[in-house]
Amino acid sequence: MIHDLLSPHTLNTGDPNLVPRYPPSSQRGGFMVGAPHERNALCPALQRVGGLRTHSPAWPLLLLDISNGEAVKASLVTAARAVPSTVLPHCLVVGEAWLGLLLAAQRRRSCTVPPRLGGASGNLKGALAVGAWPPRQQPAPSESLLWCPPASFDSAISFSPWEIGKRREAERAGERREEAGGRRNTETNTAPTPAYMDPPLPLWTRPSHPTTQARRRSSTSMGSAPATVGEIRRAQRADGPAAVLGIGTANPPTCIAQDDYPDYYFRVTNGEHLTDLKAKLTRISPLFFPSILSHIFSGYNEELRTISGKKSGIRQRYMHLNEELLAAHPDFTDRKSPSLDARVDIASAAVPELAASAAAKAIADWGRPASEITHLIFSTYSGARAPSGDRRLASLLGLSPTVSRTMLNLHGCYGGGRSLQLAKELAENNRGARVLVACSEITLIAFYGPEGGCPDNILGQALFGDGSGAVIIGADPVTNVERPLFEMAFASQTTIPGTEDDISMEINKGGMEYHISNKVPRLLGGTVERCLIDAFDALGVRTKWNELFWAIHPGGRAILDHIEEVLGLDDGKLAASRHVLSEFGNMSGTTVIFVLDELRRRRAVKKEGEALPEWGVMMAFGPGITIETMVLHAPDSLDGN
Ligand SMILES: CC(C)(COP(=O)(O)OP(=O)(O)OC[C@H]1O[C@@H](n2cnc3c(N)ncnc32)[C@H](O)[C@@H]1OP(=O)(O)O)[C@@H](O)C(=O)NCCC(=O)NCCSC(=O)/C=C/c1ccc(O)cc1
Repeated sequence: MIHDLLSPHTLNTGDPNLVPRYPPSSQRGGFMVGAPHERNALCPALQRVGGLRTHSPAWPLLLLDISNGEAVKASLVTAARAVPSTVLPHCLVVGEAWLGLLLAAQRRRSCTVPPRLGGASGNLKGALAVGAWPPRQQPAPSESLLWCPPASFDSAISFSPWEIGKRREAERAGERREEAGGRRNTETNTAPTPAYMDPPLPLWTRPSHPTTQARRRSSTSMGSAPATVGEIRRAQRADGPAAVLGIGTANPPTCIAQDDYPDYYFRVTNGEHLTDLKAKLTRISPLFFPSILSHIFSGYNEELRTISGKKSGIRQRYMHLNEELLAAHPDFTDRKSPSLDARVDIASAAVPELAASAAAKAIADWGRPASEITHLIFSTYSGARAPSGDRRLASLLGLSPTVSRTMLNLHGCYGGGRSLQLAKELAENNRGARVLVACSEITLIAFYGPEGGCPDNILGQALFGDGSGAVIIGADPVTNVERPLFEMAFASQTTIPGTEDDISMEINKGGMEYHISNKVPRLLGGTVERCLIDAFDALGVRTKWNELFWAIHPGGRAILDHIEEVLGLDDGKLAASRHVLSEFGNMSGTTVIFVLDELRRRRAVKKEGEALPEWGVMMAFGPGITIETMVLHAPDSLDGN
């Protein structure tokens, strides 16, 4: 198509893919950029155009890109900053993504592309164009932008720029002849718009939302009839399912081996004299001890029970609160000391910073610039202040000021699952949306010294660690730029009745207190299969549990054991969850993101001839007791990469 449009009047831009051309008449001409193979190629070309425009003010501008629009958009946005706004005085826009560029170029404002415009049109992927040509009269800036809906794209690009201009003239002439009728633009009282274009709107009422685009598409196809709600709805939605497009994780630098933790904890909290509690923590902590020995020694004294303690499944954990920080805040060891302010002060800075490290990795894994993130969901149990960590994270990452932020607080261990479900909804209901999910948890807010009558604290000291996980979620991935790791096929939330008090968290003046009943593994074990049956029934997919891949939140070793047992899972099915538990402990809502990351790593190193499960399940649990279930589908792209 692009070659049909070439003319002998070409300019050497230094790139064979960037072919400008000038029509015979300098009164009606254009400049064309086609199919760049390198995303940065457009920028210097546009700058050249800027220079040309200065030397030949009569020449208009046409930019046409029929390569993958998403891939070059960032370059165009960058280029728009460099090109004088006079270069793009009169424009035809085909496709939706360029609107932000043009608005920016024309208004000489920051070139952030509005989020709704961030994606290529569903039926027009890889075909976007921007053009300009001189109208007979110089229109007011508000009249200079015409938006051509994707449906008209084919007709728009089947003509060279001056042919389009001729068409316009012919239509104007026809209109004059007919005197009445025609499609005169009453809004701007300038040239009428050809049938293959929508009439222009004032610049400040440009369609910036899929709903607006649906209205405009509809008015093109049905004359002046308004769009139906159904059409508007369809235009807002993505075509495909949401998918994980990038994952990143991060931990604080201090790492403590699980075997050393009881000594460390009782020393730094001056609790060495509490030998019973230390023995209990030592019983729970070991990475591995065959549970059969635990039964053999169960009738013996404290010491024997201690060495026979069952495995926690944890080898090491990372913590933000190190010895140095604790020395500066000795009151953190006392549950009754009013230390909430100091804890929140530290967490307000540390939690978003840790999230930013994870998010930077997720964004790099995703492969597009942070400025193209449209939504942010931030989950933590440490947030107790507004503006909250989501705002700080957005600023650390340099996200667009138009990014739509949501803060989830105190969802505990199901925060990751909840965030991912919300991200799925956002991505599937907002065409082109790219959602950054970040979960960041540091145990500092809930750290205390040992105290009699607080078994929950000893359990927490044995299990919990600090970490951040970030995921980019989006639908309709851009070919050759975005790679779907896991498609999100179905999501649900289940609350186990009568379990309000079995997992709870509460912010007090001394920090966060929590209670975790020892019934939790059994309660979960008794409910997960029902959630899974419901999920797969809803999808109409019949499967055996052992045919799936699994990303279960490793809340504790006993939870994984119970789930493995009730589902009859083979050894190794929960390997990703067990690995994350071993290397990081239970990082609350963040943990399930680490499991997804581990799962994709394991799938990527599959052995020759090994068949990997196509379908899988992610599950997370927390206060409520709440169970988040998500059915995942792994596209081929993940295998062997
Ligand atoms: C690894 C455990 C802890 C130990 O298992 P085990 O080695 O097979 O041994 P036992 O089950 O016999 O328990 C050993 C000891 O731990 C004690 N224990 C056994 N569960 C308990 C229990 N929930 N309470 C307080 N003692 C117990 C148990 O009573 C026993 O004490 P003792 O008889 O004195 O030796 C295992 O029970 C286990 O994985 N439990 C699941 C833990 C769990 O429910 N996790 C999910 C919820 S996590 C969550 O919601 C997060 C909230 C959170 C909150 C704050 C944060 O900072 C971060 C996160």
